[in-house]
Amino acid sequence: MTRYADSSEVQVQNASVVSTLFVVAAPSGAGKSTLVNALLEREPAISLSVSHTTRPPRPGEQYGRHYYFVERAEFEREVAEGIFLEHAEVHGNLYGTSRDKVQGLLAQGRDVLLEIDWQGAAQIRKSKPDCVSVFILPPSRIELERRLRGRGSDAPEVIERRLRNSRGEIAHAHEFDYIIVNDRFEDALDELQAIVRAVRLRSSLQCRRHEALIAELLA
Ligand SMILES: Nc1nc2c(ncn2[C@@H]2O[C@H](COP(=O)(O)OP(=O)(O)O)[C@@H](O)[C@H]2O)c(=O)[nH]1
Ligand SMILES: Nc1ncnc2c1ncn2[C@@H]1O[C@H](COP(=O)(O)OP(=O)(O)O)[C@@H](O)[C@H]1O
Repeated sequence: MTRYADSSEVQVQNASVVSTLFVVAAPSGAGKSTLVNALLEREPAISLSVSHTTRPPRPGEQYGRHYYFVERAEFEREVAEGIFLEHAEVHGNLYGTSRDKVQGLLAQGRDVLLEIDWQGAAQIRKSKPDCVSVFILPPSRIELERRLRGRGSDAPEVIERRLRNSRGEIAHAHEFDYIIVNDRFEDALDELQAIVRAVRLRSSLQCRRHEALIAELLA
């Protein structure tokens, strides 16, 4: 059985399939995307879920790679159709995670990572209580602002809004299983990878992975 063998949602194909849903959140500019991309290079067995959003693409962002960019009316239709595992309004734009894609990957035994905000994380915790959630903090407010401005991807008013909203986001950090301070990048990346590896070694997962060996050793 997978840990997500909620029979209404997942077709369980293989009794030895075991997968983990990771959730990573942070205030805008804390370095979440940079950290997640570097983690995926080190841990290619993790699949990143590509979200749907009504936010306009930034220069260089590609449809289907960074996001599925859609109009608000289409997004609202998709909400009504129930295609999202979670969805939320963040900084004035709508964002959502496709239920089918995530369920499909988990059912195949893939670990899946969602890069979403705290509101989405709260929804995921309700439907997938076994998820593992990580909140990324910047080392200071000054550094957060420096990174947001230095990234050069957003208009000044968009940056101001994200900075204003960061307090409300950081107030939810304690709801997460782990908190990482992204000060020195390599240290933060090592910590994120350590969390992934520790989760994989959890005894509940290992028991399922090694069910046959344990049975043989007990026989
Ligand atoms: N709830 C939810 N939040 C999302 C999703 N995709 C992205 N976000 C969050 O929306 C916020 C804004 O993302 P984005 O516009 O890419 O800006 P950035 O965080 O500054 O790079 C971030 O907190 C993202 O984690 C999603 O599918 N669901
Ligand atoms: N540890 C770090 N030290 C200095 N700059 C960083 C660090 N981590 C990320 N950055 C930079 O900060 C900016 C924001 O990072 P990004 O990953 O886009 O943030 P987020 O996805 O949280 O909005 C980027 O220019 C990135 O290169």
